[in-house]
Amino acid sequence: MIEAVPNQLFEEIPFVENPVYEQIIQDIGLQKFSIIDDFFSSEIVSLLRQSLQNKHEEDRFKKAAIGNRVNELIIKSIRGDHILWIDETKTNPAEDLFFSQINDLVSYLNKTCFMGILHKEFHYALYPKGTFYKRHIDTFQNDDRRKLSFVCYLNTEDWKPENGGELVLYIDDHGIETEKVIYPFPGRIVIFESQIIEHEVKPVETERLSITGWLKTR
Ligand SMILES: O=C(O)CCC(=O)C(=O)O
Ligand SMILES: [Fe+2]
Repeated sequence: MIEAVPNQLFEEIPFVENPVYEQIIQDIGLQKFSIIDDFFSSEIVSLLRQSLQNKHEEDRFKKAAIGNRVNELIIKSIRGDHILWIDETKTNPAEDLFFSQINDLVSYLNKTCFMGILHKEFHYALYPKGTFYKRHIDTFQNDDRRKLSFVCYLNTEDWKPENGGELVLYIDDHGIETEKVIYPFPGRIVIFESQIIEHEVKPVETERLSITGWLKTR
């Protein structure tokens, strides 16, 4: 007797629509940026903050550079943050949680929008009191692989607007420039089109913690 082959064997795993990812896709389509609060839970934010602080105490951070080799004084007048690149092959448990959410988002974007994101790079960033990052764009000359910029804030729950360090996006609204001011509240993420959106980090009054990264093609 021939047994019936169960039908569901050949059925595809159903696509589950994710409302947060859909919001990101819609925002980027309409305005080239998206702000999502509580993208990361407070538990994950706290683990990532501890991870950042441990590595910073181990003195593993470097003063950020701009482009290639630029005079130290010029660098200081443009950006004052300290950074540490995250190696995805040598992650700790906090970073595993981070990357599992990032990879899930990336595969959703690739599936639903054919974004073609093949690479990503992320670094921790710490802005000491008094530092800033002057208005800039995230793509280097002759290198347009950065498609989406991604920032996730790791500050403590008591972060207040008076602590400074706002991210300001400069938005072109039919030839008129408007400023979108974004406070670095913990768990909040900001995603924007790397090649289009000029932005800056205003001077910080209280040490400001984050992870910044780029989703790249090729
Ligand atoms: O931390 C932020 O809000 C933005 C940082 C930034 O613009 C950069 O690292 O390129
Ligand atoms: Fe930037």
